[in-house]
Amino acid sequence: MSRRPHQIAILGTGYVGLGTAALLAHLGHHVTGIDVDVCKIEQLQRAEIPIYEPGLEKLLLSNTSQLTWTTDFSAVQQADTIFICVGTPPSADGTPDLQFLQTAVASLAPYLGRKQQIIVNKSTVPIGTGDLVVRLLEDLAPEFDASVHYVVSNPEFLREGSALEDSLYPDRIVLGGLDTALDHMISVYAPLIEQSFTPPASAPRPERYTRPAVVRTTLQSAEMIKYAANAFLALKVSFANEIAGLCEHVGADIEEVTTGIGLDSRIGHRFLQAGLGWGGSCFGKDTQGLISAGREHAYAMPILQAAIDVNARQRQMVINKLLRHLRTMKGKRIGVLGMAFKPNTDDLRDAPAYTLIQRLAELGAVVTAHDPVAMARAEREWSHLKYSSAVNAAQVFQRADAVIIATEWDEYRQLDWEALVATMRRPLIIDSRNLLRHPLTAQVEQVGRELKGTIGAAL
Ligand SMILES: NC(=O)C1=CN([C@@H]2O[C@H](COP(=O)(O)OP(=O)(O)OC[C@H]3O[C@@H](n4cnc5c(N)ncnc54)[C@H](O)[C@@H]3O)[C@@H](O)[C@H]2O)C=CC1
Ligand SMILES: O=C(O)[C@H]1O[C@H](OP(=O)(O)OP(=O)(O)OC[C@H]2O[C@@H](n3ccc(=O)[nH]c3=O)[C@H](O)[C@@H]2O)[C@H](O)[C@@H](O)[C@@H]1O
Repeated sequence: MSRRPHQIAILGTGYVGLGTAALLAHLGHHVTGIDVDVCKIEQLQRAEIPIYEPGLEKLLLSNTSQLTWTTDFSAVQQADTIFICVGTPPSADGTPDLQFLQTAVASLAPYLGRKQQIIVNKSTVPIGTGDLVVRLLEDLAPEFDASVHYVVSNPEFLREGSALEDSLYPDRIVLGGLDTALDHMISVYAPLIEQSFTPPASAPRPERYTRPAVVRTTLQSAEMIKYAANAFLALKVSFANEIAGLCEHVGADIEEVTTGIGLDSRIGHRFLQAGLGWGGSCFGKDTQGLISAGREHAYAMPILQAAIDVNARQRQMVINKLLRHLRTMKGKRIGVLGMAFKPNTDDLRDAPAYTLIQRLAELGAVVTAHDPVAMARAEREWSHLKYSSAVNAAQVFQRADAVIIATEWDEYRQLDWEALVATMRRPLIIDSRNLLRHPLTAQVEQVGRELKGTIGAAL
């Protein structure tokens, strides 16, 4: 496989753009990150990383000679591979909003030259968007030539919180488009496919890892693979949550049940963690996106709709449990532990904690919330919500009528739970992530299970 370093331009420096930049720079390519957000680019130029993602800063800083940050789209001229990594948020009706993607294409179009350049779509986009990008380039790029300019779909599968490991050691690399363009992409990813790069200290190679599978397919199938993968994972979590709800009625333990079913290699253990349900910028958006694609073709997708409904019910379930114990929320002091949509990220998009805080405030509760990394961001992005930020996790418990565990941050496992419960007005814990391992001298509600063990034992 060819070993030449490529000249890469990345449009959009969010979670995916930065993850891709870090990966490709580490593989030895020259990467220019381009964004319309001037503040973000200035931060990156000062070597400040605008998001919280474990290991990302170290990896980017260890490859600074390979990386340039700019708001100037003319940098596209030098690139042989141009990645589009802009956001595709849902519109009000659930269809993905392509305005950022269309603007990005319009901004790069004047700088396409006469040499071979591959335009790679990494954003999650509706099936058919690859063809739309070709049409946009035909209209907007003066030098567009279908024999040298190719559009490729290369969906991203990284998870926030483990972006580096997911990028450096992926299960598969999906490439959709014409053969010439896919051969080019394989030369971009050659060190990753062969696993011939030096593992960075910030994300060491997992003990058991085999090389990624390379899936060569059409634009449409690659676009569909991305949606179908996210939808299936969301479905798996909702399935575990639906079974968990029934476990509570019949006295079964969801963790033992998921262990039992996960041992069947056809099912597997991952993404069966019952709890508060999924949040984040993608599962909700992409399940809705598929449903709206179906709607365009008068094709119903009842399984996906059910997964969404079960997920919404999980958030309400927490409120119901609180009301069962406290009867009313009016004037009740409620602590919320965890605000980010999952641990190890500061991302608050579609975070279940948001729905909880909003609902609790509507019902008249006085809410105090804590998160190890997302609190400052929440003060900016959730300024319209009625709650106060805690100075530390312990403050959430003080004189509280109940504490909800909304995000299973590891540091919450290390708390001195018995001592903290003793500071509450009423010892009620709604452990909606099944984080606690042993009972406390408190009423503890988990999802689909009852705590077994010795009161006061270590977690
Ligand atoms: N966040 C995640 O974990 C994953 C996201 N995805 C998909 O990747 C895409 C990007 O997601 P995120 O990185 O989370 O988005 P993000 O919202 O964190 O970042 C998007 C970036 O694009 C920039 N941008 C907007 N318009 C632009 C333009 N015209 N030119 C250049 N930059 C522009 C924004 O300023 C922002 O910095 C979405 O389609 C998402 O569904 C896919 C896999 C994982
Ligand atoms: O397209 C995307 O953006 C990404 O969406 C998810 O990644 P992410 O949303 O970052 O995080 P996940 O680890 O998948 O968690 C999503 C949500 O599901 C919840 N979850 C996950 C797993 C589980 O067993 N139970 C559960 O409730 C998490 O708490 C979180 O709220 C997918 O896992 C990635 O492969 C994909 O690239």
